[in-house]
Amino acid sequence: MADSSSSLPPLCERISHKSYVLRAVDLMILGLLFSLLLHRIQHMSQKDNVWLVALFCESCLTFAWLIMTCIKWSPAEDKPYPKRLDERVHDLPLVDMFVPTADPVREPPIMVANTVLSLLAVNYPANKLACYVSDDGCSPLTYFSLKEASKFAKIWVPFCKKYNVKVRAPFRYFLNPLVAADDSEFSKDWEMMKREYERLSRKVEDASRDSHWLDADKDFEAFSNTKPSDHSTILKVVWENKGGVGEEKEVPHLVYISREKRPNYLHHYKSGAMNFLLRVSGLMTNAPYMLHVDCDMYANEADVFLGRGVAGIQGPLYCGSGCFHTRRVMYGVSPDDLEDDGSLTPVATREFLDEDKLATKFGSSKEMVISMVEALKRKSNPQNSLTNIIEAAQEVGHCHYEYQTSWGKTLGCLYDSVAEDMNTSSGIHLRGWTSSYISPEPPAFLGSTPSLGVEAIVQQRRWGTGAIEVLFNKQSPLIGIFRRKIRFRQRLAYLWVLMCLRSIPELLYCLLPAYCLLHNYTLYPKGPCLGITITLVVMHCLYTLWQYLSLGFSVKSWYVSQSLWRIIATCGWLFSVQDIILKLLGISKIGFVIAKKTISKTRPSKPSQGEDDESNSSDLGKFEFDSSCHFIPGTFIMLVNLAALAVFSVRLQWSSDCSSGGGGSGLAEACGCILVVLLFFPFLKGLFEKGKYGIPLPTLSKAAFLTVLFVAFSEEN
Ligand SMILES: O=c1ccn([C@@H]2O[C@H](COP(=O)(O)OP(=O)(O)O[C@H]3O[C@H](CO)[C@@H](O)[C@H](O)[C@H]3O)[C@@H](O)[C@H]2O)c(=O)[nH]1
Ligand SMILES: [Mn+2]
Repeated sequence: MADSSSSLPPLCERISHKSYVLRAVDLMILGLLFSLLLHRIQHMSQKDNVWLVALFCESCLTFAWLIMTCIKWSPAEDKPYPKRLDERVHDLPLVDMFVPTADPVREPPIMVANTVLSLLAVNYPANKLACYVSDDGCSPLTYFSLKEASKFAKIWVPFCKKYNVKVRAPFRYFLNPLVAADDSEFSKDWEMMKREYERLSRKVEDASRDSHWLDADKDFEAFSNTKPSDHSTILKVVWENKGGVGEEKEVPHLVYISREKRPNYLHHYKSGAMNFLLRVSGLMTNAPYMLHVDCDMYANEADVFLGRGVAGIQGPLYCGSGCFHTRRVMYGVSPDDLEDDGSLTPVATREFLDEDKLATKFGSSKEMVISMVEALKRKSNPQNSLTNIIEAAQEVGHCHYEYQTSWGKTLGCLYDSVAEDMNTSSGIHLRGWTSSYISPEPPAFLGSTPSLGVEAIVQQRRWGTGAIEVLFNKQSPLIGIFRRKIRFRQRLAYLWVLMCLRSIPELLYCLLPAYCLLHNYTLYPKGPCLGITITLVVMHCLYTLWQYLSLGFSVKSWYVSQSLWRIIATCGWLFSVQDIILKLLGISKIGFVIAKKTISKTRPSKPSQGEDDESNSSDLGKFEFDSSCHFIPGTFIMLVNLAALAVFSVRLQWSSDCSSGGGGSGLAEACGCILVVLLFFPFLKGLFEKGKYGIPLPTLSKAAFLTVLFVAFSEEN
């Protein structure tokens, strides 16, 4: 283990990126926003509801900008020094790796196999690793593909290590052509590996077309007569690393688990799966560190474990995937519970290791309690043989196992939010833990994002809903201002997730210019004060554009992303608000809608991080529609603005005095409408396109009906 000698240079250094220029720009925009608000308030008395609504929207935007300015005030980055690890680490710790999957159709088993293969092959001693796959889909096909993948791993892992392969997900690796002389040893091995990988993919594909023959195999008996929502726990040790020689010892443990599900039991979606993973791994290997990776991601960099992982072990704002945690943090330990040397304080020992409390907190399994005590005391002894512990592991997978325990409340991944990652993260930060964000080059993990269209919007809707749930449950970063250990600006950072509530002001703000044009009302300040609005828009555009360009993105991807965020706010987050209202009224429950994944056939383009992923694809700006409710608001906004512009141009022909100094609307409002049309441009294209890129007739007619109501209502006044 690492010794904590303070004379050694640090493993990780914080590099500050603060810039006075950027601070000044942020403050200037804030100042402009405040002066706009002031102008509105000063001129309010003579005006009407339109100005009140505009004041509301602009106050929301100002609040958002204020929070963002606070959060961005002193940006920093943690730079890891993996080489320094050699000086202090004499024995690398065990690491358990968790991969959850839930649906063999939406999450193709070959993709899960790739994720697992990339993890089995990381540069880390194989006997220190264990990979656990949780399958909420209870799919024999997923199990089959893991079995096949583990066979392939016996040649894949040695191949990767021999040639120091960088990207160890085979599907991704073989997207690059071979660059070596035809007769070299490497090219022969490469060809052989490629053939074997293709054979693996074919086998999995054949099995997904016809899985009847699986029924005849005794190993698949446990899957017969099961439904994903109704079956007992299935636990299979796919591969056990028993040391041995040669290839045998190169592949880490691989365990397949599918927890019990019964129709009347809540299973808590991914967080329930993560907690079962925690328990089973606790029983089997009990590693002090763990890595969470979604089934749609893969380890992109073989050295992800050394240094970077250890240095970032407390984890950044946990976003569900590509993140390291210590087991003790997941078991609810706070920094205050620890002495300087990392052992539990006497108070914490009484609190955590009290025999009576343990069973009520962690559940009735004796083996589980023993493993917990060992983990808390940092004395985890992995089982000599994984198969010895299967019965106990099955017990902790029962759906009533967590009944009246602390699982999901203060232990493990927290429940009561579909954004279990943010929820758990908030729980950890509230206890006072710090975390670090490490973004190495090349990125340690890469994953797939849904295509631009309903899948992306539904995902955003889930995140938005989950975020609001986090803010209003027991682990809310907003409660306990003086009691909790979380820092003030960290709280603000969580408050930022409230931003999905801005869907309402954004929707209103997209309709206001059109309403004013139709109504012949003024929306923006008149005379020189119009300068405030214009400067704001121009500055914001230039500022965000500069940010995009300096990160290496194109002007087009900047434009697409501006448009995308407006669409996400009005078409996705709007429904998050609806979800929450329906939940509060007890009308419907909130479920985890799994994103549909496709295995990429093209190499990721650079830069490939963060929110720009989607807009960076080759189909940049191509938007897919379907007849779900999600596209009604966007289509409605587009139609209303087009109608308003049409009315405006007719009015222009009637009177030459368009930008009248009087009370009416004019060029400024028309420009507002044009801006909205530009931001919702995919919808304009969707009006004329056919197939999946066209807006379906039912959506169009519903939106058109709303538009007629809106226009009639405006005209009447
Ligand atoms: O009942 C469930 C539902 C989902 N999953 C798994 O959860 C992961 C994430 O699901 P995905 O459909 O890919 O959602 P994303 O929106 O891409 O996931 C992001 O958002 C989630 C919270 O909404 C986090 O859990 C994820 O880690 C984070 O990457 C996948 O591996 C799923 O197999 C389960 O194991 N059980
Ligand atoms: Mn995902």
